[in-house]
Amino acid sequence: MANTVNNREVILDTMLLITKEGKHSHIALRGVLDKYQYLEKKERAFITRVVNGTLERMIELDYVISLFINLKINKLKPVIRAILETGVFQILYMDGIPDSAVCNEAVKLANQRGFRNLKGFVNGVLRNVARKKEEISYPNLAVRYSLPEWIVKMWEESYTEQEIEVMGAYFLAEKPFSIRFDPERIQKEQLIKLLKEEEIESEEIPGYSDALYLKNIDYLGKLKSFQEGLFYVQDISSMEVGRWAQPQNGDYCIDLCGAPGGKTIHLSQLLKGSGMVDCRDVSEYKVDLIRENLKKSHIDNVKVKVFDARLLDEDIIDKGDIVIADLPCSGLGVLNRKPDIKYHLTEEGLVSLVELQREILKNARKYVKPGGKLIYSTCTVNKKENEENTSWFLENNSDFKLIREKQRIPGVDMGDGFYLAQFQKEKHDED
Ligand SMILES: C[S@@+](CC[C@H](N)C(=O)[O-])C[C@H]1O[C@@H](n2cnc3c(N)ncnc32)[C@H](O)[C@@H]1O
Repeated sequence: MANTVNNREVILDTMLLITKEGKHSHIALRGVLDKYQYLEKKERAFITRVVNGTLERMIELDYVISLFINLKINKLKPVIRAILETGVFQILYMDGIPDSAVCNEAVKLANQRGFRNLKGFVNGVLRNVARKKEEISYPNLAVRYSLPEWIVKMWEESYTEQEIEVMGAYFLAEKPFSIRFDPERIQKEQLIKLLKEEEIESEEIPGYSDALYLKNIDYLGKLKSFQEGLFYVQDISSMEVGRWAQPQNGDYCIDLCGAPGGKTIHLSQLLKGSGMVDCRDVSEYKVDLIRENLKKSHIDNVKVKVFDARLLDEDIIDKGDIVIADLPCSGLGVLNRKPDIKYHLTEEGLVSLVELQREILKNARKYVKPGGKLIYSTCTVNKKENEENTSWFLENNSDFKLIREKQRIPGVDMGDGFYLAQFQKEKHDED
């Protein structure tokens, strides 16, 4: 198909979808890449890089823009603001594009979108940024790493400035892309060979014999190996849940918040077709996602259903050998994958998440059979949702003991920021 698409228009529309209409960035971007599958790999990579980069660095970009304008950034028209943000991102972080080209394209775009009268303004701001970029300095960690100030303040209560810098830098750096496969279904060497035939380079991950890093991924959906479910995209940190759980042959595992199915699939594969994973999530839509992934992965020792984990299910009390509570959380460990999370979160939102987590944990504990395991996990870095929930749990459940807990710090530990706590329910004397 002839390329009649202007990449910068696609970028602008995607940005507006996210910033104005509130669409999640990864969903908006996936939709756009699905729609423009026929574009050259290079163009798709450009669109992805500018959208993700602009979102990741938006606080910094807005700060830079505000140095060169005489009004508050939020007084700018959304289209003009997005044109400036994406333009400043390219000027500061994409060396391959001449600054003059960035300015010219931005001016053209403003004109095309009906802002003829603002062409000079856009041109002036971008040319000034280009001219003075070496002189820009950042007033604090929040601006330097594009983190909302309240998040930095919250982390300052638990982490050193150096640790926050390491996390901030991790979220802005390019991350390796990890996948996990089932060695019972495909050998590692065989998968590496298949991927190579699909022009995907892979790299082994020390300590993870059933996982690989993939490089030069463009559009995962078109890989035959992916369509056939020969691997599942999973971050290293998330793989730890299955590794901690270590299900034994015949175990009954309960995954209370299971969509889209990553941990359930891992557990099911570790069970080697024996036992059962009872996987739930709160809506039909979410449960369909689980079903789709199970089908693709050729998994059949999983039972799936819609169930609100805030409610008590009398039928599974004391039944679970392993109960997984991989709960909804603030997601502060995955800001690299979902850069818009940080702009939607609020301090009040965090408080209600802790309440939700405790509500679910109150039921989760009841499903663990005496001697069984409960694994609580989140993909966040927030003591209130993590370590403090664990302390609260232990204070209120003397029949459980903490076997281990770990806060995985992004940039220090491998993979995303993630928290795990493993509890064991004590056995009754007669057991
Ligand atoms: C961190 S994600 C789970 C990821 C999943 N364990 C995996 O590995 O693919 C949290 C999930 O909790 C679900 N959830 C939120 N509130 C819930 C509730 N009240 N009951 C059950 N699931 C809920 C969300 O729909 C979301 O899919």
